[in-house]
Amino acid sequence: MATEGPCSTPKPGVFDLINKAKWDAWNALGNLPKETARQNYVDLVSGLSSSSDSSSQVKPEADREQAGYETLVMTSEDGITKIMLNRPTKMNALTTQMYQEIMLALEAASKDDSTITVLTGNGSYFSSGNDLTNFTHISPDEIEEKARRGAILLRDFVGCFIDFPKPLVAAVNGPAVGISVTILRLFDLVYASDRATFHTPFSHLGQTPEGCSSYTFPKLMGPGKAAEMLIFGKKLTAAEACAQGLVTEVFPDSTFQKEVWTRLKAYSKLPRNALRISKQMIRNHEKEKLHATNAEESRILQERWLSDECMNAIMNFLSRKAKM
Ligand SMILES: CCCC/C=C/CC(=O)SCCNC(=O)CCNC(=O)[C@H](O)C(C)(C)COP(=O)(O)OP(=O)(O)OC[C@H]1O[C@@H](n2cnc3c(N)ncnc32)[C@H](O)[C@@H]1OP(=O)(O)O
Repeated sequence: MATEGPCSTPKPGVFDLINKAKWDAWNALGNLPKETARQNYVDLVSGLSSSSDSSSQVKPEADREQAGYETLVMTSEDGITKIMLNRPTKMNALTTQMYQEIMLALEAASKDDSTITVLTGNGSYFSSGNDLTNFTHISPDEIEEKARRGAILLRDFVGCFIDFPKPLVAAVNGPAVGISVTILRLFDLVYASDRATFHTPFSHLGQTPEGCSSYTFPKLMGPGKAAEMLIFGKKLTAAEACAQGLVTEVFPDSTFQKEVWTRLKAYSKLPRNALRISKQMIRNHEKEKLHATNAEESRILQERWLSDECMNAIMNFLSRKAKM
C-alpha cells in the first residue's frame, strides 16, 4: 500500500497463507492514499524500534523485586514468580506476619502475568515450620483468643494453597519441618535438594496434622507410611520422600539451583492458559474434600494448642538452649 496504493492484485489461494494474509491486510486499507499509508508505516516502525529499545534493557534486580514484603523476597522474571522465605537465621520459621505475607504474595502471583509460581527458602533451610514463639508472650486469659485466631489463620493460609489457580512449584532447598512439609502435597511439583529432609514432629509437640496431610498423606503413601510420619514423627530423607511420592524429583545440592531453574524456565514457555486449566481440572476433583479436611484439622489444632501437652513441648523447645 505504501508503495503501490490501493489493493489491485487478485486474492491469493486459500492455502497460500502468507500471501493471503498480506493481501487481506492490504485490501482492508481500502482506498487509503499511498502517502498516508507510507507515513503510517514510518510511524509504526519508529514505535516498534523505541519499544524494543526499552524491552531490550535488562532491568536491575531491585526493579524486578516487588516491594512491600518484610519477611519474603518476591521476584518475577521469565514467566516465573518466585516467593522466597527470608528469615534464614531462624531457619525460615513462619511467624504470623510471614503467614500473612505469603497469602498476600500468593494472591498477587495468582493475578500477575507469570505462568508458574515457585516457593523456596533463603539459606540452609526450606522452613522449620510454625515459629514456636507464635504461642508465647501471652497472658493466660489471652490464650483462648490467640488459639482461635491461630486456627483461622491456619485455615486461611492452607486454603490459599488449595485454591491457588496456577501451577505451583516448591523448590525445597534444605530441611523442611511441620507445616512446610504438609503443604507440599498441595503443590503441583516438588523439587528437592538431596540435603533436604522432611519432618513432621506433631506428636512430640502435643499437636496434630495440618495442611490437609491427614487426608493427603495416607492417600499418597498408604496409611502405614503416613502414620510413621504424621503420628510417630519419622523424618524422611529426600530420596525416601521421593519414593513415597511427596517429592517429584531430587537433585544434588551442588547443582540444585541451576537444574531446577533451567527446568522451570523451559516449562514457563508452555502455553499459560493450558497449564492453568489442566492444573484446575486436576485440583477440582478434590477441592471440596481438601477444604473440609482443612477446616477440621484447624478446629482440632485450636483445642490442641490449649493442651498441657502442647504448652509443655513448646516450653521445652524454648528453654533447650538454657539447659545446654
Ligand atoms: C498458625 C499456624 C499454625 C500452624 C501449625 C504448624 C505446625 C508446625 O509447623 S509444627 C513444627 C514446628 N517446628 C519445629 O518444631 C521446629 C523447631 N526447631 C528446631 O527443632 C530446630 O530449631 C531446628 C531442627 C529446625 C534447627 O536446629 P539447629 O540447626 O540446631 O538450629 P537452632 O535450633 O539453633 O535454630 C536457629 C535459630 O532459629 C530458631 N528457630 C528455628 N526454628 C524455629 C521454630 N520453628 N520456631 C521458633 N524458633 C525457631 C532457633 O530458636 C534459633 O534461634 P536463636 O536461639 O535465637 O538463635
